[in-house]
Amino acid sequence: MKKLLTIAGSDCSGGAGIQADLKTFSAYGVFGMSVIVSVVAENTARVISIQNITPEVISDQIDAIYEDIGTDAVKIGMLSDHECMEAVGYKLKQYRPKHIVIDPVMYAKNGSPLMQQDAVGTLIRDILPFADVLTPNIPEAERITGITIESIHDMEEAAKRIADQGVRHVLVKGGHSLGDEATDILYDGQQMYYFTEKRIDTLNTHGTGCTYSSAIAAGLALTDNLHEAVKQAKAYVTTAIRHSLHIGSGPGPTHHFYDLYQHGLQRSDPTKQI
Ligand SMILES: Nc1ncnc2c1ncn2[C@@H]1O[C@H](COP(=O)(O)OP(=O)(O)OP(=O)(O)O)[C@@H](O)[C@H]1O
Ligand SMILES: Cc1ncc(COP(=O)(O)O)c(N)n1
Repeated sequence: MKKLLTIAGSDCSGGAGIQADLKTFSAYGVFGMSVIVSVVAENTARVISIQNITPEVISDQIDAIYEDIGTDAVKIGMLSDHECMEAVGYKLKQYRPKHIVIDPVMYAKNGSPLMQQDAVGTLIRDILPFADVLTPNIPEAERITGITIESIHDMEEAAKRIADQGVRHVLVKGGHSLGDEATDILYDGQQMYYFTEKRIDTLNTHGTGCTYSSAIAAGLALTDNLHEAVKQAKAYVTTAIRHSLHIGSGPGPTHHFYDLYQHGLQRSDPTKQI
């Protein structure tokens, strides 16, 4: 059984954050664990408050995982301020986990900020270098690079600039672009690869980025192959959006109900021991 860890924020409404990550891990048939960095009182429409967990307790949670169980891959989501980033960065350096997927969460789908504005420098300096794959959406790629993204060519340029900052693989997600297709661009420092699906006509995309990055992490643990992991994760997130729920007054959540086997996706055998 592969062991997956998410280090992220808790979304009490269940659509994004730790909750989306654990649902994705279950659908992939892997064992999910979580380090909660912030407790976010949020729903589909708004963020009411954010309580960051202290750096000591963030560190203790990470120690608790590595002194006892360990991981086959790690997904990192919302890190809201310098202190959270420093605590997580310090522990990543100590434990050097295999397969780190980082989703540089900055805003919720409803526009509420989830990362302090002045923490982006710390994110770039202390966290991004640990990424085997970084998965910015278009606004996040714009914030990290300072360029405006209005086309596939701009997405490619942003991916190159982020790779120049020392990130091994950059996956710029096209969910926020316009047009009939949702294209994501993967850059490995040499070549661009394109992952495209038809855009689904829905407002219910709360948690898509969390779902996608967790699926990539699970796929990496299962296959050891980034291209295969992204291909499967793209199919997974597209199906989760297709079956998204019209609940709440804002963007509704992705849904993880289905059996991956039925969709031809790889799932680990839950009866097999490590
Ligand atoms: N309407 C849609 N139809 C099909 N695919 C979509 C749609 N919206 C987003 N996607 C896909 O979902 C994945 C997540 O991309 P997106 O840009 O939405 O991430 P995100 O903004 O970081 O998500 P979040 O805000 O939930 O963290 C990508 O593969 C993207 O192409
Ligand atoms: C705790 C937490 N982490 C991440 C997101 C981003 O997801 P979305 O942009 O879909 O709201 C979120 N809303 N809450």
